[in-house]
Amino acid sequence: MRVRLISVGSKMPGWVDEGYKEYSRRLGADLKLDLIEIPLNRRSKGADVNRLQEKEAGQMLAAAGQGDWVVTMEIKGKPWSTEKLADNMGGWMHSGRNVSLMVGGPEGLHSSVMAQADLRWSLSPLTLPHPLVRVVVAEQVYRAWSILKNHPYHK
Ligand SMILES: C[S@@+](CC[C@H](N)C(=O)[O-])C[C@H]1O[C@@H](n2cnc3c(N)ncnc32)[C@H](O)[C@@H]1O
Repeated sequence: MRVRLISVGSKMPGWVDEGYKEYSRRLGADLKLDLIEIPLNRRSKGADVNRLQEKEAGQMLAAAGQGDWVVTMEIKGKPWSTEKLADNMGGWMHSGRNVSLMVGGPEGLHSSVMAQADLRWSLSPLTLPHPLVRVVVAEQVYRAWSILKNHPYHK
């Protein structure tokens, strides 16, 4: 199965890139986690932020695979345990469909992306910075995969 992590923002600090790579590279051949970065347009003074967000949202939706499960990362989404994530992941694998996980930029996800959500996943009630979200998601995807594989990483 392929999981696309479609995330607004690029040119991350080294610790973000390293953290993401650390977990994504541990996954086995049956689960490929691909990061797709959507460049954040500059929010200069007087910019029409809604229009910029709309443009980024269009790029996010275009990056999702046809027929993918669309999972939006939302503070007000459903708070899944890692076991619940593993359960969902097992279901997605059985369905034969790939997954697109959507992470918004500084203002959050545009309504056009939220409208496409099959599921909404909350990591916590805290507002996390979007660079950190991709690292936590990669670690949780790896942890959930290790549950499905009976790998000792998840204790
Ligand atoms: C800095 S946050 C955006 C904050 C924005 N004010 C909002 O309410 O969504 C950037 C993105 O990170 C993701 N994110 C941040 N905290 C999260 C959390 N606790 N659970 C899930 N996703 C989160 C969401 O996709 C969000 O659009």
